[in-house]
Amino acid sequence: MKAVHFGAGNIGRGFIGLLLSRAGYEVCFVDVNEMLVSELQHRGEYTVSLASDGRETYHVTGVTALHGGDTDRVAEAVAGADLVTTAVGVNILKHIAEGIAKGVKLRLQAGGGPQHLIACENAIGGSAQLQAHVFGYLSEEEQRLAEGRLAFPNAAVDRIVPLQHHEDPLHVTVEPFYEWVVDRSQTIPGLPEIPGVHYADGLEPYIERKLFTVNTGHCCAAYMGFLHGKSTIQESMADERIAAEVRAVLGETGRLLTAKHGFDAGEHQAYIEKTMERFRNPHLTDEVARVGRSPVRKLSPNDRLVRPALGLHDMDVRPAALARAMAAALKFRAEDDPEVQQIRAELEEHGLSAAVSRFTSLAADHPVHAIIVEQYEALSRELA
Ligand SMILES: NC(=O)c1ccc[n+]([C@@H]2O[C@H](COP(=O)([O-])OP(=O)(O)OC[C@H]3O[C@@H](n4cnc5c(N)ncnc54)[C@H](O)[C@@H]3O)[C@@H](O)[C@H]2O)c1
Ligand SMILES: O=P(O)(O)OC[C@@H](O)[C@@H](O)[C@H](O)[C@H](O)CO
Repeated sequence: MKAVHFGAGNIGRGFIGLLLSRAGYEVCFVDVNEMLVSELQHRGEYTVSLASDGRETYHVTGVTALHGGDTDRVAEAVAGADLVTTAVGVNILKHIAEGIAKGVKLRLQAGGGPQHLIACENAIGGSAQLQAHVFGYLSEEEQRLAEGRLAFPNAAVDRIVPLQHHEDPLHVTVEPFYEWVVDRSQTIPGLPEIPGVHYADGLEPYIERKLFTVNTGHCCAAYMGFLHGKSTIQESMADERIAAEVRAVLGETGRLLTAKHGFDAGEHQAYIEKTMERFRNPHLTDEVARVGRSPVRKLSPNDRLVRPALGLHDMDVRPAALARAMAAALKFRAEDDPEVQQIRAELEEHGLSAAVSRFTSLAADHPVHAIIVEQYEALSRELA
């Protein structure tokens, strides 16, 4: 069995590549980082260790890599793969779609068997987005041929993998916890079950629970942590004021998730507690800059802050803690993050109300817009 995985970064090596390799796939990574590609090509293996007392280590062997710019070889690899996965960042999917489409065309022409393509990104409908980008490069005839032969099941992936600072550039330290859920109803016959993956009929409860708990809480810890001078999530969570902010947003999203998906309140509370413990993992050093990265994406209407806030608003619940986290996102600063610079420029040139509208897509007369502005002003007073 062959798999091509786009993105040999932290989650690519530390989670997806590890599980696929253990499931018996020959994994070929595709990346644009020349050093990673060349190390993977020359060594064909790497190690993953768990951030826990035991520090268990896994050796991942039999892997290789291609540079994303080597489009012919990437297309050939995609054409020969039973499974194509991605962990590049949801906004990068459009850039890898053409290469994937080239491979898909070759496979369709050759009458190849069923192929699954799974985006393992933090986004709702990640694989559907990948499909839309890939289909943009296929003719109507090719799209018809693809029916029943290509599937893009949506997925939710959860494992905290911080930025790595090892001497060995391929080594990756990951938290012990992991969850990978694939929408079984969107698969076609021919996908061997991957040990460690949970298959569910309908992904929405899983992706919303993950994104609106782990990722909402995480970015709240990062943005509030930044405003209080913290540089890691572990330092942020050790500050009771910040832990209380995280608990408040997770109380709000929990209210939405239990009402919308019928989760048992006690079980959901246990999920929240476990998530907060994961953030505190003393064996990890997870930088606020990584967790808060790309605030424009995180403030977008279908992501971890605005979407649950609008869900609560529809239930006549005021999303004050979520609006406060959004206000903190607008105040987040990180030198080398272009999305931070975009927010700063919008605030300077057009002011707060315009920035809120632009990044959240909420009109100035939307009630949630007013709560964000109110929370921004409250935060400014508190921090003065
Ligand atoms: N790190 C985590 O804790 C975690 C957990 C769950 C999900 N995710 C999601 O996984 C995705 C990747 O996150 P990450 O933390 O591994 O990031 P990362 O930056 O460590 O890895 C991304 C990799 O993609 C590569 N890349 C960028 N453009 C590319 C292109 N055009 N073609 C091929 N490769 C390209 C980069 O060089 C990098 O190696 C994101 O969507 C993230 O939200 C991350
Ligand atoms: O990857 P992002 O930028 O969407 O979010 C940052 C972190 O919250 C995220 O990477 C988590 O560590 C991960 O989603 C845990 O499963």
